[in-house]
Amino acid sequence: MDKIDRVTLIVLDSAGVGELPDADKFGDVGSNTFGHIAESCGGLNLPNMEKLGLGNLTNILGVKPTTDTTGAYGKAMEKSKGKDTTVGHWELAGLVKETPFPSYPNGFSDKVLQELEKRTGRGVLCNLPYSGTKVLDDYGEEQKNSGKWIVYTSADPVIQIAAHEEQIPLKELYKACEIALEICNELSPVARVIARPYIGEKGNYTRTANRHDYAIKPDSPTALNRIKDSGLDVVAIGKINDIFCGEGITETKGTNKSNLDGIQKTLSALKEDTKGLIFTNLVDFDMLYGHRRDPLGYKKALEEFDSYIPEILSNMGESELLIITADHGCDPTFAGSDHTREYIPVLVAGKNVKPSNLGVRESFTDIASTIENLLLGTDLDNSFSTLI
Ligand SMILES: O=P(O)(O)O[C@H]1O[C@H](CO)[C@@H](O)[C@H]1O
Ligand SMILES: [Mn+2]
Ligand SMILES: [Mn+2]
Repeated sequence: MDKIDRVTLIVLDSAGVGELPDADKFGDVGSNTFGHIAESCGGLNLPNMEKLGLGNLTNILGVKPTTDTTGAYGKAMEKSKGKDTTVGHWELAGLVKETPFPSYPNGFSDKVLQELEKRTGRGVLCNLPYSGTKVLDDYGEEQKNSGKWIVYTSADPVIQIAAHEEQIPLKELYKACEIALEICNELSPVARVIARPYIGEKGNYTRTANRHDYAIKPDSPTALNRIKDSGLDVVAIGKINDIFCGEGITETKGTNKSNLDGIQKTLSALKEDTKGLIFTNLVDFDMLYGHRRDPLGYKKALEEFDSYIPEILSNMGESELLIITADHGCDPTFAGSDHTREYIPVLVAGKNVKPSNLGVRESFTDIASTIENLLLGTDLDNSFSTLI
């Protein structure tokens, strides 16, 4: 495979393309994020992803299948035993998580809560799996009046701490999250602690953009470390730096205020003179629409992203390529508010990319192998050999 100067990898967080063969083990039989959004909203208008072959991956109303693509297309299975953001991104970077992180369907143990109370000086409310907006409806008022923490989790291996910004200073919330990570590392492993500040009044509590994620380091070095160690750039946009705990990243552009902000940061990063990887996560798909079970919002966000693809491509030189993918599903028409175990799309575009069918890949790690081969000239198995 010829070497490439720079790859831009964009993760549409939660944009799955249909249930995986083992979806039954996750309670996700019948899920299909792209397919069901299209069905429930009367079709999707995604002309640019259609040209790249999106319509070949699953049945998406409004997105036609075509053999006449301008890029290479395929879909990939998740090998890791999980369906959360952390393991999804680690696998995209070449690391399969064989032992799943535990989840906490009954909340955290008394010991964890006692430690948290002792070390932060504040009590705890809730301690259950919850949707992050519903938890504010049910516990926001009590939190604001009592000054206790709202602690909650989900199907993901996360501990989330919510506090009213005017009740508890952000600095104190962030410190409590650092303490929670230490406690969990000792007593109840999680992939992430998430600070969830909110504002507003009873019946009207809303989360702010001051969310902050505290992740654990990947279990072992990933493709990002190898790219960085070879002297190339690894530019992180959005949650990427947090997800990898800074490991293998040479520069972070910070978290995104919105998907559009993430797209604009990506466009600016493309204009800079770097070589290596630009790695972007667009989280609104998941956070604002997937978990909130809002197919129409999800549709609009997908259409917005699609409309920027030509501009993204026009900022790429001869020796660059774009990979559009996801980290798991979060079907907004599905029961509950959790992620769904799905295939992820793999759409590759660039001046040198040969239109081809990449088929069904057995692991997200094929993306990492391909990127390493393209950037470092290594010869890893399972890369997309027909790409350029
Ligand atoms: O419902 P909210 O708080 O948005 O939670 C979602 O965000 C967290 C991180 O992905 C997970 O817990 C997920 O369920
Ligand atoms: Mn995710
Ligand atoms: Mn999520």
